Amino acid sequence: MFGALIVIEDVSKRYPDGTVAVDRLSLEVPDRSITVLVGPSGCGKTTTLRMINRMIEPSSGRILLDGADIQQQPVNALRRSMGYVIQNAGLFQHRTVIDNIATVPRLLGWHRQRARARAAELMERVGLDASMAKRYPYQLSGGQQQRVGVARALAADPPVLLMDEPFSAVDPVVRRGLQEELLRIQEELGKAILFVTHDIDEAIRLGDQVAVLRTGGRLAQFAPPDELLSSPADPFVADFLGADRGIRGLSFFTSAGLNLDPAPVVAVDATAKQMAKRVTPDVPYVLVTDVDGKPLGWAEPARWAEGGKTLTPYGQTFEFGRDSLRVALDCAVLSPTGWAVGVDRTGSVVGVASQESVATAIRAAHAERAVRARDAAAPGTGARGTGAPGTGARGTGARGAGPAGAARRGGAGGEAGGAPGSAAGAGAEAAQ
Ligand SMILES: Nc1ncnc2c1ncn2[C@@H]1O[C@H](COP(=O)(O)OP(=O)(O)OP(=O)(O)O)[C@@H](O)[C@H]1O
Repeated sequence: MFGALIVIEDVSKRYPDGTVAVDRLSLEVPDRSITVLVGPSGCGKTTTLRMINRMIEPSSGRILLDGADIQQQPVNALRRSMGYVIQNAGLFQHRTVIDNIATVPRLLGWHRQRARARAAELMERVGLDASMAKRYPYQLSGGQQQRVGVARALAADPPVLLMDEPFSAVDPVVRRGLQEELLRIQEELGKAILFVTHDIDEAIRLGDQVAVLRTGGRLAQFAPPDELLSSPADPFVADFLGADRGIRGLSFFTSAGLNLDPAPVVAVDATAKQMAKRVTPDVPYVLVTDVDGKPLGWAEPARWAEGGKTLTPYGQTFEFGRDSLRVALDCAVLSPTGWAVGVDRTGSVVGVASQESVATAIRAAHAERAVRARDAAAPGTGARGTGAPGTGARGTGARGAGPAGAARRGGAGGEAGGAPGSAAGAGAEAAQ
């Protein structure tokens, strides 16, 4: 974990009418990571965010930016060191996209040409086509406006990005795309991002660490998302996380721990006899691949031998070692045979995993995490420094394998779901 760029120290906010919006909040926002503030409506998320760029002043406590009290810093300079993205983007309606994005560089005195060049570069970075540069905000979709909002916030390359429900006003599919884009941008730019949302799924997908606030602006729990899911601090947090947190927590375990069985996998040019050798009384199916090892579908060797060369579609596959155990479990549950098909990066079959073997891998992953947590809690082992329980999982690429991996699958549903189906269909035809 990187050092804290923003430190919130015992901060409270009481509004003039007596409302306590934030109550003795202490939090650290590390550099190069996404910290999410999540909680029910009115729990003080926006107030907290706005105290960081001094749009709201705390009643007590202090906030440090890179070790210096923000109260001692000129407010304009402070705000320019922090990109700020809000719901509905808050774009200047009378300015074109390119001029919206160039706003802060222009305020900083950049020459118009340089500011526009920077804006064009950012349009590309956030996935906006260059042809949109001259459009006005009303000529963009909600999702495109949010992308402009993110590009505008990044224009002067601030070390900090404050994001207040930036994706709340768009539909779930567009929202998913924007989340993916943010993770990608963060991987490239490595900002300290403080992200406010009331959506726990968004918090878990995006956060390196998540602060759950309860009404009255009190911190209920501050932990990496996998730790939150596996060990909620109290019934309020557990309730806020929702009923299926166990399943969602599997997104943080890589499928690399699965014991894949290569035995029931045969090439399409195998003889019926060779096929028959691969089946067991428990598993009467084999997975037939093309000569390059790409899956075609499931076959029953007994029927195959009788000339009934039909293939059952194999459905979804998971990328072994990259996708999470949650994706592998989903593949096994949805598979007509109950076996999940594991493939490598090129889509060639590595092996298959039964529902039971996924369950075994889940048990092993939980046990391993318990050991890591115990080691981390034991003083003097040195494990604490590695942040073992939560960051360990992240460090092993669990984001790639986990929430992002799952998102990749969800987001590219047409691709992931469609291609295998059609390949299986084509295979079934070819094998007739
Ligand atoms: N200017 C104000 N004067 C008085 N009370 C305020 C003011 N602004 C916010 N509040 C109150 O402070 C509390 C926290 O508000 P805040 O907007 O920070 O919550 P939030 O968690 O961001 O909510 P939401 O998810 O609904 O946006 C709420 O009870 C709100 O009504």
